[in-house]
Amino acid sequence: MEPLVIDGVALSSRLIVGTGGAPSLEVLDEALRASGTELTTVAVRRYGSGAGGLYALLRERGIRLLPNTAGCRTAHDAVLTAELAREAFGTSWIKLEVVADDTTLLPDPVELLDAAERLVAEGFTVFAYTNDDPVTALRLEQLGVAAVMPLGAPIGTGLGILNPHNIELIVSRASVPVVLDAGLGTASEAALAMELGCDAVLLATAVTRAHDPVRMAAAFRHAVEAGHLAAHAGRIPRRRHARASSETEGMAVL
Ligand SMILES: CC(=O)[C@@H](O)[C@H](O)COP(=O)(O)O
Repeated sequence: MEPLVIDGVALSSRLIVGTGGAPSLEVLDEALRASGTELTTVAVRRYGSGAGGLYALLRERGIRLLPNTAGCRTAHDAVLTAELAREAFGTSWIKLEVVADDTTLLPDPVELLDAAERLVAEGFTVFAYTNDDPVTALRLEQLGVAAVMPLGAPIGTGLGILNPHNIELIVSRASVPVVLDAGLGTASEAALAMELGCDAVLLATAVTRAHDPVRMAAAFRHAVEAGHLAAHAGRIPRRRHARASSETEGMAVL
């Protein structure tokens, strides 16, 4: 696979893995290795100061950290969290997540756009988690985010990609990388995301809460690679009627 380049950084894996929900640090370590990921999100507000082991592990494995503003409900909170993360981790990369409520965990587009504008102005490289709405995705891009990250389904639901048409529409108009983020349940859905034209996939729950996180992480790694290959291999058009796979012209008549 050709690398995914964001903000001048080349990532050879197109799978971004979140760390939330893993049963132990040991399992998480194995799963991250099986996934082949080079970029991992960490929810700054949820981990707080008890995350020393996790940060050490990521450093040891050479996995880049993408701090996440998970848990923020307002642009004000998200900007503050991003500023703290930049201070603490020495990175201006931020996954911007501003959700409307705890029941749906759906992005609040008003607060999200406000936060994105402020963070871009402050020099952050913003990875914006958003609804699967092509209009919001375009607005985020116009504000200068580095990547738009439409959801497949609400966080943690495992429902897969609820609106493939919208994802395709977002991809077709985007000139920044599109990362399918959240809601996936199993590997084939990651392959579909890539086949729809996404540049990468971000997930947490499907791996960290799987019966066998390590095996599932490996499955997602292969699925993302397969989907990316397929997306660039030129799919055959869908046909209404059957067509023999071998041509009949010149065939001997018996
Ligand atoms: C890891 C992370 O950043 C999550 O907030 C993300 O949205 C993942 O969602 P799933 O847990 O549904 O994969």
